[in-house]
Amino acid sequence: MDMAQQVFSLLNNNAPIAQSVMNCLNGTPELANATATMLPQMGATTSNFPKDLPSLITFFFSISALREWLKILVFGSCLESLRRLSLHLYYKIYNSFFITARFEEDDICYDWLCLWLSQQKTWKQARDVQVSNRTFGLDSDATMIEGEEDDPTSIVHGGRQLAYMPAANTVQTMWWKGTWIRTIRTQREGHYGRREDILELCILSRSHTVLNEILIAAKKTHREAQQNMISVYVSDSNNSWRHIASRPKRPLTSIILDPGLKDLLVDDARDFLASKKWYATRGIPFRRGYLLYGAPGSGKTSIIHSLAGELGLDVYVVSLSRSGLDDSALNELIADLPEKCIALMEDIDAAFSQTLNRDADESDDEDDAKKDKKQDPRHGSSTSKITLSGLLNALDGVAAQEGRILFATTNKYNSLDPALCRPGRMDIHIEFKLASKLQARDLFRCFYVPDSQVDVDNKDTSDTKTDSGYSSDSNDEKVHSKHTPISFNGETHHHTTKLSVKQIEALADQFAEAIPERECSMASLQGFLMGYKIRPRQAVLEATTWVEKERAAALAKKAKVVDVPQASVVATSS
Ligand SMILES: Nc1ncnc2c1ncn2[C@@H]1O[C@H](COP(=O)(O)OP(=O)(O)OP(=O)(O)O)[C@@H](O)[C@H]1O
Repeated sequence: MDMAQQVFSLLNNNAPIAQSVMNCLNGTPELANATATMLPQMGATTSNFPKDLPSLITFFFSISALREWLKILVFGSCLESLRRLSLHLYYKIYNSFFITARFEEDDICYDWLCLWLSQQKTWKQARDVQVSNRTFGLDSDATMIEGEEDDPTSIVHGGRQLAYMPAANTVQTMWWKGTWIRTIRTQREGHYGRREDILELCILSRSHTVLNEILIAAKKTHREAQQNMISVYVSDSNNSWRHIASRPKRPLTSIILDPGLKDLLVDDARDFLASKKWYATRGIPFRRGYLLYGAPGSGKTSIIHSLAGELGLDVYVVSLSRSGLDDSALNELIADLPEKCIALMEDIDAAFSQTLNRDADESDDEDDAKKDKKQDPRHGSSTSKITLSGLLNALDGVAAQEGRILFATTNKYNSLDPALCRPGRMDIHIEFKLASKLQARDLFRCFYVPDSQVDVDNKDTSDTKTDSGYSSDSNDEKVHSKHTPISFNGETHHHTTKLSVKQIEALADQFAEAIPERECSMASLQGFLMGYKIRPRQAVLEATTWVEKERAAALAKKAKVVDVPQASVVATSS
């Protein structure tokens, strides 16, 4: 009744409102009809039905059903408000006591955390698990399950390691350094319908200290697990960097270049990384670019990866011909590089030209350059949406990352625009030539000298008494009587004594004699030696024949290249 009185007094004090409500009621025939039907049900008649608004309201409030209905309405509203208030309070309290951190699968931090969690007891003892052979970007035994490494047969141990993690949408709780932590792994639909994981860490702590400690511990665990690896990142379709692989570091000694070249690269890159202040004082952008050009298979890519391992830098591969990559996306990617890293642009010439043929002879370089000039790379081409001006802008525009080392490789040096090659963008240009006799000799030595002795840069390691890693071929006179001969393809092969380092070096000299200066690529020499992996003597014997075959193949290829335009002329004229 209180409420009725309030409404009554409100209408009494506001005559215009009361009048308009009454007019409204009187002027609505549907309402009048409905009222006439309802009145008997409500215990009223048309004669005793109130005629003015205040008595109408009093009348309505006197109906008991309506009163109950209103009570329910008020009660329901109170309940809902209470629910919302308690939820709000819950989240307020939750957020002030818990810190929640989310990790998405396409981010490297997810790998760090998964590896760290996989080493925690609770994670290992989860009762509802998902078994997989994911290695969280690692190529090590870091994620191996207990007992896997003990397999004596190496049948289980070989191949990808097994790993398990708690099943999706299950909650794991754990204590870490006296802090209660809850982990939840959820899944969402990612690109191309692929399911992507999201890991959520709820830490019962008011400060970020524990989270920071966990992140540092996770990062450390991951980095320790890949101490002998380099991380390789590529750009994904979202134009963000994605960790795709961890590769074992390649020792610099395994790359054989012309004398002084390796030292030049390593020393220059080291000096650059240590000169941040020097650059800042002189107002010079803290960036360094290296352009490696020359024959295919001469070690350009190999030295970059090896250098990355030597300097402890990750490699970010910028694939300029990736579909969907345009100038603004490239700019975004370059700006998103970490402060110290190697950005690698392979075959930089190919980004602007479709007509460049990697098989073409080096002598065709000039012609290619002319063709490319006609194409005007500043306006882009059909292979890529990148324009030269877009690339130049990305390399040294305002958004370009400081501290990065850029390596670009090309087989078509002359086809590059001078603007791209100028100092500041490409500070050092290094030519990689076909193999010299010296390189051929060192490659042979590197192949057959035992691992512990491999140091092609330091010849003093040669120990006449030490065995080489591999035995020579079955024609060797010194046959090891202890071992049973092997029969294969109707022939009997004997185990032979291993060669001493001195013998290997003598063979290396003979091998270098057989290899012509600057005619074969290091990659092809490596391919040839691979065929004689445990037969150094045989490799030396076959080298001359192999060189002749290579020459003949190169000539045939050249003749084919020359023939192709003639054939196409005939085809079009007919
Ligand atoms: N100088 C070298 N020393 C040792 N190995 C080499 C050398 N050059 C090439 N190789 C071997 O040849 C293979 C190809 O080398 P790499 O990819 O580095 O050549 P590249 O110059 O980058 O070739 P491309 O121009 O075709 O990309 C590698 O397996 C590498 O081990």
